[in-house]
Amino acid sequence: MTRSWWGWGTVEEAVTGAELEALLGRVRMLAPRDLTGHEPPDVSALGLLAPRVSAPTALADLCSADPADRAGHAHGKAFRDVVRNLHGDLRHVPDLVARPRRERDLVDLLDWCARDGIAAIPYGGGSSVVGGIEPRFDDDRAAVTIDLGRLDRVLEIDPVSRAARIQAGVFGPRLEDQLRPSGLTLRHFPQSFEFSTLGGWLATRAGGHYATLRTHIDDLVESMRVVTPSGINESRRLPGSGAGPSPDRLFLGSEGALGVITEAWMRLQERPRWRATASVHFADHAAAVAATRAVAQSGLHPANCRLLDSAEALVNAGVAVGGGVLILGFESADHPVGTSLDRAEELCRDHGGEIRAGAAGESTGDTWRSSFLRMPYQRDALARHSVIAETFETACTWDRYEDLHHAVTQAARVAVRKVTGQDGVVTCRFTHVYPDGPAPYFGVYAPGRWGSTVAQWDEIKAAVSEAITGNGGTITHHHAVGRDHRPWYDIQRPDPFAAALTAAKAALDPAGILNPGVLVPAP
Ligand SMILES: Cc1cc2nc3c(=O)[nH]c(=O)nc-3n(C[C@H](O)[C@H](O)[C@H](O)COP(=O)(O)OP(=O)(O)OC[C@H]3O[C@@H](n4cnc5c(N)ncnc54)[C@H](O)[C@@H]3O)c2cc1C
Repeated sequence: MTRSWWGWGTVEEAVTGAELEALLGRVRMLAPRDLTGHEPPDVSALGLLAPRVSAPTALADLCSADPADRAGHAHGKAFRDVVRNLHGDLRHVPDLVARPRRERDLVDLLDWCARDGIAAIPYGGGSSVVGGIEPRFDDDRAAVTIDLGRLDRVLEIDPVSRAARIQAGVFGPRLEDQLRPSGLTLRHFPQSFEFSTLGGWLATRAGGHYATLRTHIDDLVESMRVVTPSGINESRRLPGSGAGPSPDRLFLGSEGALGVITEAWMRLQERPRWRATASVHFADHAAAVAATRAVAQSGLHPANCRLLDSAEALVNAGVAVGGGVLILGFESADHPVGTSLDRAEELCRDHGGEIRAGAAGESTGDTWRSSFLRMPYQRDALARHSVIAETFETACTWDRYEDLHHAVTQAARVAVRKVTGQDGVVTCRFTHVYPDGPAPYFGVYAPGRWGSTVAQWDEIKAAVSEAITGNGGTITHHHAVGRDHRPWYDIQRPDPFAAALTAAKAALDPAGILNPGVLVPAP
């Protein structure tokens, strides 16, 4: 398999043939426009500027100046990244890509960067969708991207406490492969699982597949080891601790701006043996939301509790339903879960839900699940045909959900019409639900204009970001802040906390080399 330099995943998995025809057929029905396909440029013909720095001799064999390597590490994997790659628009490319083999190499690389004023960008899988790994700064300093892919081993397993010491550069599948012989699993499955790393999950506070309880990677961390320019910070392995503010909390979500995570002790569990799933169809969206809230507040804690609105159900699961579909799933390694599902179904029936258990019910969930894994590939195919296809996400309390949903949907629709002159499709699903509120995740599909889709998307994104933060939502529930969410993060974040974070940055990274411009202004 060959990793795509410009888009998601592997070249071999790209959307072609009948799948592409079917996809474009659906878009044509939505709004006819020019759907000419555009080929990605040849990476060797991009004409990148030569690196502005060269590594000291002692570090030279860790560093690559290969143009394809540099281009492949320039952008994350958001729609705007993919489109810019398709246009060969690579203005901010790392000068070098460094691959430390051990922690000592990393310390030496950071020392060199601090000495020479070079930006150091920690890099896991590069699946950031918020400009988190792009060397885009206010000044024109040189940048070295530090790819942690060689630190990819499970170093130790403690079967008694059920935890493992794991290196940060390991990708999801290789991590699970190494745990499998022990019968244990981390069970953290973001949609990007295949092409993202443990370090990236920790640094962005990623959201996994659990819809309730352990939604974020935070809940699975026992302790972390972080290399900072001011020294190594390692927290103690503890099941819980009330000893002051948590050191791990400082580095969870630090997005490579405070230090480089090299290892973490992660909490594991046995693989589930009992599962029960169902799909519930609703004629009315408000009733579907009320049922989802009832389940979220019931204490049943389903592993899956994903409400698809009618547009999402139609676009991504092929189901025509008036109010939405709730996909429910329970799992346990210890006990049967049928009674939990029975009770959740009862709550849904109380709100007018119609249970589609068994073959029919499972097929809605199954269709949606396989579509879920194809979505990023299909997004790239649409991008090549000038279709705007992107997502954004948030969380809010239940009392504000209706207003937020209305405001955000309206803002997206108005912005789409303004920038494309046509109507698009706006979909919504809940990725996670809490007793006090949901995490709504929106999709926008609209016919764009080749050469303008990034500018068109940026205008839509600005409009929806205003609507989100203006209606009680967070600028991100699990996609992190990066460079693209900074304007709204700065508004959302309390001023004293911003001052404390800036002070922490100055203490840990006095030369201001780590991922400048992410989370706090570059010094
Ligand atoms: C198709 C698709 C689906 C996605 N699905 C999900 C999802 O379901 N849930 C979710 O939460 N996110 C999702 N994302 C976003 C992205 O996958 C996450 O943010 C992920 O956690 C990033 O991991 P990574 O290894 O790719 O990190 P990168 O993209 O390489 O880096 C992300 C940030 O973390 C920093 N960083 C990386 N490694 C380290 C380290 N070892 N130490 C310090 N800082 C580091 C980087 O500097 C950067 O700021 C998705 C993205 C795409 C493109």
